[in-house]
Amino acid sequence: MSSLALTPFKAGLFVGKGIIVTGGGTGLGYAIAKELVSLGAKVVIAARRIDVLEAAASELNKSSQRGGKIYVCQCNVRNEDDIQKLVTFALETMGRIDGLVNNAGGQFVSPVENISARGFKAVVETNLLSCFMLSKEIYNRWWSLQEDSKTSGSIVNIILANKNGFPMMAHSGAARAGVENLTKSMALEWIGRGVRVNCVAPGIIYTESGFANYGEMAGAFLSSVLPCIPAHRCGTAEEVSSLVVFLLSDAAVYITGQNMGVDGGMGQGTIPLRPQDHGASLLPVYGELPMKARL
Ligand SMILES: CCCCCCC/C=C/C(=O)SCCNC(=O)CCNC(=O)[C@H](O)C(C)(C)COP(=O)(O)OP(=O)(O)OC[C@H]1O[C@@H](n2cnc3c(N)ncnc32)[C@H](O)[C@@H]1OP(=O)(O)O
Ligand SMILES: NC(=O)C1=CN([C@@H]2O[C@H](COP(=O)(O)OP(=O)(O)OC[C@H]3O[C@@H](n4cnc5c(N)ncnc54)[C@H](OP(=O)(O)O)[C@@H]3O)[C@@H](O)[C@H]2O)C=CC1
Repeated sequence: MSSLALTPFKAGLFVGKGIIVTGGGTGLGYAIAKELVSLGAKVVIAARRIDVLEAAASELNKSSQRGGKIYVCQCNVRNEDDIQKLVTFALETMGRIDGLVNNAGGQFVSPVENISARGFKAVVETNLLSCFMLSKEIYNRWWSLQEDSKTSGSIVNIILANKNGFPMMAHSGAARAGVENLTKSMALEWIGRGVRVNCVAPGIIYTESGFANYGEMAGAFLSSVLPCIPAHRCGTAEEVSSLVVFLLSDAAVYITGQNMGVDGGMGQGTIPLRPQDHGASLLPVYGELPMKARL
C-alpha cells in the first residue's frame, strides 16, 4: 500500500506512547500510522469504513517494532457521539493519549455557486468541526487531568496549501483556514498544560485513495498542475509523514501554533485548480493588452 517510511528518528522514539490518527486506514494517515508503529507507538486508526481499517491494520502491524501496535475504531468524525466513543476506546486500549493527528478530511469539486448549504456544511463538519470536537474531547478527558508537568500532548492538524483561497473547493479552503486559526488559539490556550498544536499543509501529494475520489478529473488535473509546482512533481505520503512524526515527537517540544507546508516549493500557495474557463474578464480599462500577455 505504501513504501518505506523516511524517518531518521531513533528506534523506539515512541515506545509506550499512544497516538490517534483519523483517516489512518488510507493515504497520508496510513503512512503516518506506519511510521509511528515502526517507532514503537500504539496507534488507534479511525475512519468510517471498518473493512478498510481492518485490512490496513493487519498490514501495518507487520511494520511494528518494540511493542508498537495498531488498533482500529470505526468513527464518523462528523458525529460527536462517535468522537466520544473514539476517545473512550483509545484510553481503554492504549491507556493514554500522547498525540492526535486530525487527518480525516476531504471535499468535492464544485464552483461556489453550485455548492448547496448542506454540501458546504458537510465539508466544514468533516474538516473543521471534527478537529475542534476531537481535540477538545481529548483535552478534557486526558491532557487537562495530567498533573505531571512533563506529560505532554501534541496535536497535528492536516490542512492543505491554500493561502490564496481554493477555487473549485472553496468550502474546503474556508474550513482549512478555520483549522489553521483554531490551531493557533488552542496552541496558546493549552501551552500551560504542555499541549502543542500545529498544522501541516500538504501541497499535491499523490495518494491512490485520495485521487480515486476525483475519478477522471484527477488525470487531467495532474497533467495541468505539475508544471505549476516548483518541484515539478507530486509529493509522497512519506514526505508528509516524516514532518508529522517530527511534530508529534518531543524533538519538536518548542514548536507550537505553526503551520508548515510540504508542497514542493509552492510556499503553501493555492493548489492551482483552474477557475472555470472564462473569456478574458477584467480586461485593462486603460490601453490594450498585447495578445501574448493573455492566456
Ligand atoms: C480534481 C482533482 C483535485 C485534486 C485535489 C488535490 C488536493 C486535495 C486532495 C485531497 O483532499 S485527497 C482526500 C480526498 N478525500 C475526500 O474528499 C473524501 C471525503 N469527502 C467526502 O466524504 C465528501 O466530499 C463530503 C461532502 C465531505 C461528505 O459527503 P457525504 O456524501 O457523506 O455527505 P452527505 O452528508 O451525505 O451530503 C451532504 C451534502 O453534500 C453534497 N455532496 C456530497 N458530495 C458531493 C459532490 N461530489 N458534488 C456535489 N455535492 C456533493 C450532497 O449532495 C449533500 O447536499 P444536498 O444534495 O443534500 O444539498
Ligand atoms: N492528497 C493530497 O494531495 C492532499 C491531501 N490533503 C488532506 O490530507 C488528508 C488525507 O488525504 P489523503 O490521504 O490524500 O486522502 P484519503 O481519501 O486517502 O484520506 C481521507 C481519509 O479520511 C477519512 N474520512 C473522510 N471523511 C471521514 C469522516 N467523516 N469520518 C471519519 N473519517 C473520514 C477516509 O476514510 P473513510 O472514507 O473510511 O471514512 C480516509 O481514510 C485529508 O484531510 C486531505 O484533504 C491535503 C492536501 C493535499
